[in-house]
Amino acid sequence: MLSSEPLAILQVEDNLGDTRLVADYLKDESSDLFTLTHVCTLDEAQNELSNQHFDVILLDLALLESSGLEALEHLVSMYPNRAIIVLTGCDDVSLALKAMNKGAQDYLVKGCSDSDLIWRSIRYSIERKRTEEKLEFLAHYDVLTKLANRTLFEMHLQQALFRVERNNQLSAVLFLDLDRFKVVNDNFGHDTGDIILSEVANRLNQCVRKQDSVARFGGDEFVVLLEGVKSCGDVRRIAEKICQKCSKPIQLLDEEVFITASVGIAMCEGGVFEPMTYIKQADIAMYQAKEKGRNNYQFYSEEINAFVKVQAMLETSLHRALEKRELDLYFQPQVNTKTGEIWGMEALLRWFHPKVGNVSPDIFIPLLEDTGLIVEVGEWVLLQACTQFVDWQSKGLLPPNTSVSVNLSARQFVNCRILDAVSLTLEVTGINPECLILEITESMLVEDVRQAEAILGEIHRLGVKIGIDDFGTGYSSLLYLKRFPIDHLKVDKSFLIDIEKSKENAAITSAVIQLAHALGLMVIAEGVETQEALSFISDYECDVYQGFFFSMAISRDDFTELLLRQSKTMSTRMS
Ligand SMILES: Nc1nc2c(ncn2[C@@H]2O[C@@H]3COP(=O)(O)O[C@H]4[C@@H](O)[C@H](n5cnc6c(=O)[nH]c(N)nc65)O[C@@H]4COP(=O)(O)O[C@H]3[C@H]2O)c(=O)[nH]1
Repeated sequence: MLSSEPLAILQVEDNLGDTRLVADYLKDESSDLFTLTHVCTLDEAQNELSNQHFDVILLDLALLESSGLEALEHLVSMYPNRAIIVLTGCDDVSLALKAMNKGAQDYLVKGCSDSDLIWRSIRYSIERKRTEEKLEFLAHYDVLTKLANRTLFEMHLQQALFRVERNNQLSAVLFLDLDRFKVVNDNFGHDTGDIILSEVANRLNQCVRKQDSVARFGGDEFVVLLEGVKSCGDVRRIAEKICQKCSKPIQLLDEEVFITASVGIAMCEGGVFEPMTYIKQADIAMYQAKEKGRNNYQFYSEEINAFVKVQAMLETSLHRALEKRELDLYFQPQVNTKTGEIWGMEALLRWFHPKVGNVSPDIFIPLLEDTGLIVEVGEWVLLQACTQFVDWQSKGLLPPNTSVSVNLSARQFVNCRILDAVSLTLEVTGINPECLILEITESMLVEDVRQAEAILGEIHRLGVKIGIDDFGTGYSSLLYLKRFPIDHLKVDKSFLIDIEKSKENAAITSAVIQLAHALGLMVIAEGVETQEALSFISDYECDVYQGFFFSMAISRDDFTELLLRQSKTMSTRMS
């Protein structure tokens, strides 16, 4: 739709007779519908165009001072947003086609035109130009943030790579992904998500210079091109600024949202002209920044590349690991500190990769979580651990009141499916619910307090016990200990290792034991590696311990052996 403002028309014509003719045609419309400015030369036209806005240019192709199509090309390149109608005395179809190809919106022959025809042409040309502009915008820009999109960014980067080579200068590509954006988007709704993305776009623009490019690749992924940087130090400073700016709270109507960003950086040093190479490198480095705890930046390097390749390879094999029977459970004994007898066991997942060998849970558990496979695998762990426990119990190998602990992942804790899994496991295995301890971490309680309260309440009603793992490393909130139905606290192993040398570790461990006892909770010390550590926790009457001092996590067969040895010792003592 055309606006109600008078149309500003620029007529470029050096023949006075034709000028008057066109003015007469136009005058047939009410004079407050348009303003007409006339110039005779291309230079004068440029002068007017740089001083004032025009909706449409009526261009004579037979200007004395320049060749017609060149004049047209020149105006199109200088003023790409203006509609141009060629008005000429030459009725030549091939010339008309050439003019349209070079960017004119219409081609009119003076002798064959009249008022209606010219006005219709003007209106259509302006409308066509606007549609062209909209399409051009959609093709190259992100509608929400008005930033460049991937296509335009790649074009900018391509040009920049040529400049890097020609001018022997440095450029950098920064790939930025917002941390936990999905959680915020799901919790606050998509409108809030859009506000956050727009705000991040503003902040990114504030961190870079005008000649740099900022683009949104979709979702919560942004990419920045820094041109003509002097050193990695320059890029580091900008990356720091970006992380800092992004982590400032975003004000919504009645609350604040906190979001952070992980940034990967690829330095463009010349010799490579393929934009995707650097975008991929920056993307890989961004994943490394996530691995390193988010809210930070990482430069791409060959080592990072190798690491990410291994991760990707492991992730692919992990999808088949369960069905290929590469996953197994090991059990670590938990010992009564007073009596030295086995009090329980923790089930710990192991992955024996056919090529790589034993993969550490610290590597594959996060991969299981990222891929969502942890839900299925976690349910398998629960069933396996309880089945094994009942098997040992039915063979009379377990002392009375022994329990089995199973780790729950945050991903298993976000919906009620875990309740069905626990109920089904109790039913299928027949395990006494009181013998089962589900270990969760403090962070799982704070993500969604109400949900955690509901799920834990239900689990507790089934008779199953709840333990808090790694206590002391997270929020260590007394409020949560009171609010949730918790039975056990596990002191994190980082406090027990070297406890005899570290006053701080000793203070924290003794405080946690006393605190748990004051709240009527049982305490398990994890990571007891030495006699000194065992003596320390015994002095503070810690109920149970586990650690390499007694035994590492061992296979089912080895655990059976251990139980057999223990029951022999017990019967010798009794007799
Ligand atoms: N240095 C030292 N370490 C000791 C000592 N005693 C025990 N540990 C180790 O400490 C970890 C205890 O498990 P966690 O804190 O739940 O930490 C676990 C847990 O968060 C996760 N994980 C393992 N199995 C499962 C599972 O089935 N499900 C879920 N969701 N997570 C699991 O992987 C983590 C690491 O498991 P692991 O490598 O088996 O490592 C185990 C165990 O081998 C000691 O004296 N010294």
